[in-house]
This record gives sequence, C-alpha cells and structure tokens, in this order.
Amino acid sequence: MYGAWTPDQIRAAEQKLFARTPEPQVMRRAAYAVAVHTARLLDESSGSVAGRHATLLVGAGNNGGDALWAGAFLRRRGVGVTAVLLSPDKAHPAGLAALRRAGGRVVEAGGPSADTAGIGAEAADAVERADVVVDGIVGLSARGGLRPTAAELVRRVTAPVVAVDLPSGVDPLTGAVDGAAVSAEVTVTFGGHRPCHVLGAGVVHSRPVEVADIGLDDFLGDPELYLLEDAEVGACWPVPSASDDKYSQGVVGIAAGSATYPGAAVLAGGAAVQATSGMVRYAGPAADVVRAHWPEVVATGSVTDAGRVQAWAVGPGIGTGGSGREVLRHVLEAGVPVCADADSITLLAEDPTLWDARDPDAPLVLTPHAGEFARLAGEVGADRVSAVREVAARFDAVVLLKGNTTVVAAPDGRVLVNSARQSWPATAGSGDVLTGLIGALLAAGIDPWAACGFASLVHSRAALLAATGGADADAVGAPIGASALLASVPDAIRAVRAEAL
Ligand SMILES: NC(=O)C1=CN([C@@H]2O[C@H](COP(=O)(O)OP(=O)(O)OC[C@H]3O[C@@H](n4cnc5c(N)ncnc54)[C@H](O)[C@@H]3O)[C@@H](O)[C@H]2O)[C@@H](O)CC1
Ligand SMILES: [K+]
Repeated sequence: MYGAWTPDQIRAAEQKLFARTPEPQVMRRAAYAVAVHTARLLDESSGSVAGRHATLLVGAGNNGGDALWAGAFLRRRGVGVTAVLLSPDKAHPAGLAALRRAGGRVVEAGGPSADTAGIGAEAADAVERADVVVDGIVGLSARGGLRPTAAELVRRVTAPVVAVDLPSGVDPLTGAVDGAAVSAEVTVTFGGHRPCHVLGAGVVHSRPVEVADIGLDDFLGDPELYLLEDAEVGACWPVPSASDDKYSQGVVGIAAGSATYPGAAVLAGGAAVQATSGMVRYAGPAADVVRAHWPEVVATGSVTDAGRVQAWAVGPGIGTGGSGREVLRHVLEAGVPVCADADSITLLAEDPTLWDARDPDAPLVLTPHAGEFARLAGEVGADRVSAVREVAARFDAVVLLKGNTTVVAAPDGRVLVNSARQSWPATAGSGDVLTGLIGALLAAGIDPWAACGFASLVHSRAALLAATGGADADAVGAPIGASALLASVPDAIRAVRAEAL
C-alpha cells in the first residue's frame, strides 16, 4: 500500500523537514526532480533535449519557485527556457534570479501588449512554441478553479505538460475540477501522493504521478488515504495450498435474489465461486436457477436451513419487505462476518432495530452506492472520503462507497481508495459481483477492510479486461454487462497474482 497526504499534513511535515534542511535546498531537490522528468518527456515527445524549448507557467508561490528552479536546471541541459509570470511582482525571487543567471528568458503573462484575453504577445508566443510546458501555476495552496489569465494560458497549451506537485486547477484535497485545469502528461510530486492524484477528476488530470524523494518521508506520519497496489493484492489473494480442502478456505453463504429476481443470486454466487476455492453455499428462493448456473454451489431454499458458513454476503435482490428483513436478521445474528449490500442497506436504513440483531463481535461490511449511502446517512457531498470515514465510525462497520473511485473506510478511520480508471463497472449487476467477491474473501479470513480493497481492485480490473478484451488500461473498450465482468474475474486474479511474482 502507498499513502496520500493532505496539504496540511504535507505542510506540517515540511516544517519539520526545514528544521533539518534549509527550505531553499529542499526546493532545489524538488525542482531538480521536475527538471529530470521534464527532460525525459522532452526526449520522449520531441526526440531530443538540448535545443528544445521549455515554457514555464509560473504562479505567485513556491509551486512557481519549483518551476523556476527546474528551468535553471534545464538551461544546463541546453534547453531554451522562457518563464511566463502570472504574478510578476510575486514570482519566487530566488527561483527567478537562478533562472536569469542560467540564461533563461522571463516574460509577463499580460503586460502592455495584452490581447483581448489578457495574454501578452511574448507570453502567447512562449506557449505557442513550447516543446514542453512546466505547470508551476499553483500547488498545495490552490483554492478553486484557475483564475482567468491562467485558464486562458492553459487553454492555449498544445505541448505536453509536466505538472509541478499537482495539475493546477485541480482541488488538492478532493480532486474536483471546477472550470479549466491542466491535464498533465506526468505529475511530479514530493514525498508522497496527494489525495487529488487518486480522487475524482484529479486521477485523470494527474496521469502517472512520479513521487520525488525530498527527505520528507521521516516526517509524514499516517497518510489520509491508502492505495492498494496490484502486486500486494496478488500476493494476498487466497489460493489453495497443499494443506487445504474445500472447507479450509472458508465457506461463504450467499443470501441473495428472489424467485422473481434470481439474477443477483447467480451473479453474487458466481463471483464467490470464481473468487476462491472455498465452498459456496446459496440460500434463498433462487436455488434452482443458481444450481443450474453453478452446480458447485450447495443451494438450499432458505437461510434457516443453510449449513455453517464462515461469512455471509446478503442483500442483492432479497427485497425490502418482511421476508428480506427476516433473511437479513438471521444473517446478522449468525455471528460471522457479513457483507450487507443493496436491499440490506435499505432495510438497515429503514429499520434501526435490525442493528440490534447484529453480533457485536462479528465484522459488518456495508457496500452502498451513492443512493443507498444517502438513505443510510444523507447525501455524500464533495468530500467523499470524510463522509465515508464518518459513517464507518458511526455504524462501527467497514463502509465501501462505490463510484469511479471506490472509497473504503474502516471504523478506526483508515481509508483506502481504488480508482477504476474508466467506468466499465458501471453496469447493472456489477455490484452483485462485487458482493460475491467480498463475501468469499471474508470467508477466507481476510481483514474486512482489506477484503473490500482487494475485491474492488480485482473487480475494476476484471471490468477493464472484459471491456478491452484483455488489453492494457488505455486500450479501446466496449460496454460490458455484469456477466462479462464476472467471466473476467479469473483473468483479473491471474493478472494481479502475476504482478506479485
Ligand atoms: N515550502 C517548500 O519549500 C516546498 C514547497 N513545495 C512547493 O510549493 C508549493 C506550495 O507553495 P505555496 O504554498 O507557496 O502556494 P502555491 O504555489 O501552491 O500557490 C501560490 C499562490 O497561487 C494563488 N492561487 C491559489 N489558488 C489559485 C488558483 N486556483 N489559480 C491561480 N492561482 C491560485 C494563491 O495566491 C497562492 O498563494 C507546493 O505545491 C510545491 O510545489 C515543494 O517545493 C517542496 C518544498
Ligand atoms: K502545479
């Protein structure tokens, strides 16, 4: 897992770092990393470094300082450098002096020759002929969308962009974009990810993020967010070993579907079958249909006569009436980890006495989409991380909020996120598959918070593989249904396990 820290956490860590290493030296380290990645991008995109032209978009603070120092380093590589100052009187003095000493040009964004859009001729020309642009407009102190001049300059950029710390125009904390924002070919950040690199539109605007070491690691503390890596999911995914048998990997019970809606039971049960080698029990009125699709599932007509299980997944398609409520109550009383999804969440929101049925020692996982979350705890709002963290603590449950970026909060405040990169999982029945994956991992004894993260990563990977026919993340895809997603689960598990080798 790797972490993402908020601007406040980063600033606090930087203050501790500056007690040991002078700030100007830290900035030069940061700027040098920016210069290295800018030279690499120049080489990749225009075939050479020396003789090429880099244009720096320089804001009023230290983000601009990084860009100016990076420009000075690029000058040593024979790159022509022009700094476009958005706030000439506030541009970082030392960085400006360093760039000038190194033979860089400095122009104002506006100035007397400004056109109707407020852009001066020299600035327009610098953006026009850039082979690469370094975005030093704003970083950790960004507030709101880009200001008009910055937005107009960014609109005119056609060359590839290296974003310093984060793409300007993206909210550092939520990743939200309100109006214009830089789209970077690469983002160079310092010490660790920021939330905006992994949340909302920020994921797309940041593209790959390179984390430069500026000596911050010792001072960062626990991150605001954790991110899973494929390799660790692959390393932890339960697979049978010599000493295993059909019981030892955990038996999961699936309480889903109804006679009228058997599909959810087939998808959730199938996902549990594909996820691990443990036995899968199904309990509910869709037993015949489930048996027909998955003969390995041990199916019974009701939860009351289902055998022992190590975990339950309950909810999809059970309905929000009396029978669904009794199924949920029985499962909550079973005293094993429960993944409650779909109708279960609506039932829990409508009937608070159901919480009393819960065995206090048995972990509960809730997997709402935004609508179910709202029923349970009100509208999510822009800061999804804080909302999910608060609800997880309130209900003493692991809460997985579905979305393009899935947010998983544990009752103790730990939050992990998984970005689906594209939106292929947004299809009917997709949630039923996720529930089956989570249930199987809970039965295998995986920590509920981690189980949600692992399942979410494999689920989004399966969707991508199904949509692109097994190609890589940026390949062209086609819309999929949940059955295709389910069919790609084994490929997704193989893919992440292969990364672990
Ligand atoms: N303190 C340090 O020495 C270090 C800081 N670092 C750099 O410093 C940056 C933080 O610098 P600062 O805190 O000085 O502030 P920024 O450089 O992030 O922002 C500068 C100014 O831009 C203006 N601004 C805010 N929102 C804007 C928007 N939407 N559009 C246009 N302008 C906007 C504000 O006046 C703000 O003070 C980091 O992102 C990082 O790049 C790194 O070099 C690491 C070392
Ligand atoms: K920036």
